[in-house]
Amino acid sequence: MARQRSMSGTIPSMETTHEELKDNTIIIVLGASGDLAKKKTYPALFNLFRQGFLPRDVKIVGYARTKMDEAEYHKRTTAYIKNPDEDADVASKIEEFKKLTTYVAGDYEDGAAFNKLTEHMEEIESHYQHKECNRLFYLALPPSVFTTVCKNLKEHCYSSKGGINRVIIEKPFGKDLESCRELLSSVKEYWTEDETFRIDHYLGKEMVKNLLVFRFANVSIGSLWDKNSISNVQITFKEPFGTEGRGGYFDEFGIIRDILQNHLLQVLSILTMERPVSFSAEDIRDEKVKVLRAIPPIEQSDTLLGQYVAANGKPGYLDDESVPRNSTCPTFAATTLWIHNPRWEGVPFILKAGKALNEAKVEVRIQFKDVTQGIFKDISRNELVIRLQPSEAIYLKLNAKTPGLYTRAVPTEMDLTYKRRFTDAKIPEAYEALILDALKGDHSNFVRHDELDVAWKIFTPILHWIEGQNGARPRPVNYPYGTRGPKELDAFVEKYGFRRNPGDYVWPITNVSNL
Ligand SMILES: NC(=O)C1=CN([C@@H]2O[C@H](COP(=O)(O)OP(=O)(O)OC[C@H]3O[C@@H](n4cnc5c(N)ncnc54)[C@H](OP(=O)(O)O)[C@@H]3O)[C@@H](O)[C@H]2O)C=CC1
Ligand SMILES: O=C1O[C@H](COP(=O)(O)O)[C@@H](O)[C@H](O)[C@H]1O
Repeated sequence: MARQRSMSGTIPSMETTHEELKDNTIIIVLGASGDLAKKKTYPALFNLFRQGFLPRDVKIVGYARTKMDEAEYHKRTTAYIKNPDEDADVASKIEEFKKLTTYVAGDYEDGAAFNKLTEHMEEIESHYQHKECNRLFYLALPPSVFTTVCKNLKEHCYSSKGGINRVIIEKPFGKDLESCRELLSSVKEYWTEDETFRIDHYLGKEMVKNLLVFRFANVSIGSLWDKNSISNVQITFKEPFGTEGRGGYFDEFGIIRDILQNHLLQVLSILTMERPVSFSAEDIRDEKVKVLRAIPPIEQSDTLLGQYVAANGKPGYLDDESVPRNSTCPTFAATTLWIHNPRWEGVPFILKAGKALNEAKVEVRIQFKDVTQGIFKDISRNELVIRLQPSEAIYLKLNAKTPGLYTRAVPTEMDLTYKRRFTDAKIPEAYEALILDALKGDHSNFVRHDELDVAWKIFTPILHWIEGQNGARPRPVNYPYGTRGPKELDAFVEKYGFRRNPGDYVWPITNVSNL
């Protein structure tokens, strides 16, 4: 890498035991014509390049079925780079970036096409200084071709001249426990666990990465982190748009597979795991697996399913032409998980996610228990909110004495809003952080095979019930596009002890005269 950063408050064991891909490296993006590549992979590669984090003489090769010339390829791969016109530096870096990237068109099934890709890579590598050339394959592809592509890459494109080969794959990793196991074992026939980097992009988000430091570098937080202090936890994902244009894909998966079983469960595992022995990838992932194994499969009675309907001039889920007319696919789900271990016994963890809701928000809301009755009546509960996006923040809602000649409490907060506290920090996109980790060989923020196994064990029974494998499919309740979700949601969270605090909390400024 061209640039190294020093850290204060260093976390010594965070460095990886794997080799970092420095020089003589090609990054190959398979599915280069697709949405993920265009919107996430290439912009992330560009930002890494711009900041000097890519290997010095890196080249990027796109591969997909679509036939396109270089101009079209470059247009697509740079279309989502932010602020190209406002910033001369960005514009000139885009031109440099284009020079690094080339494209090969080819099928995913056809060995001969992969040989063509290899010839292209060998031509690039012939200009490298060393014989040992590294290849990082990024599969921005639908799961239907994962296995074939992994096989073809191993058989036709694997660098066998002493360089390092790695493959990055994207969710979905199967549709249930059985299909996940099949997928993992077929990929394993060709790629070792060490070579495989399974992305859950939530693990690359700044606030998710911060959870380890926030929890384990603060004695004050650590001592509150259990069933003695915490009443309930909600992990919430809200998107203000529907499946627009993705209905066909979404209907096969539903919101639980799309968000809860991977992204929100990853957040839950880091939030609840015990302190790892070190920050090494295996120590962290061992602790995540351990806590997930203490969670039994979700009960039907701990589930609320919803589907959005047309409202406010916006179409309903079933109005999408790619969605079957009578689909019962949930676009909203709230599920409550229980962790049977001494730290968490009895604390409900509510994972909730929905499309076409009233706002964009991903947050963890930890609600603490009531203070002992006696001197206070109807006092707000403390809440610790970790907002993953938008506008990263951690705030702790506390009671304070109302300033002045009163002795009464007022709800207020201690507020760590990132953009106010770290005014010059650029928060990296999740994909930037993860691609860099894969180049470094650091598996900490990638999903290990046994994490997937336990994750699917928790969700598979409820998914099979939703899909009618044991009887009639449950019908999700309707909610209007642009609202907070099903009207049953408030009663659902209250059932698990969540108490909405009285409405006298005012943010960001409280006028005492109004109290
Ligand atoms: N650093 C910062 O940026 C800070 C910002 N704030 C802001 O202060 C405001 C209040 O904060 P906070 O209490 O955390 O957040 P909210 O008031 O938005 O939400 C609190 C809880 O109540 C639920 N809720 C929201 N609206 C309703 C409703 N109409 N009926 C029933 N339940 C509801 C929410 O659920 P659900 O999400 O599912 O709708 C959530 O669980 C927010 O706008 C917040 O962004 C506060 C402190 C710091
Ligand atoms: O994996 C997915 O995540 C996105 C949301 O990602 P975010 O980083 O914007 O929060 C979601 O829209 C998509 O449906 C899902 O497949």
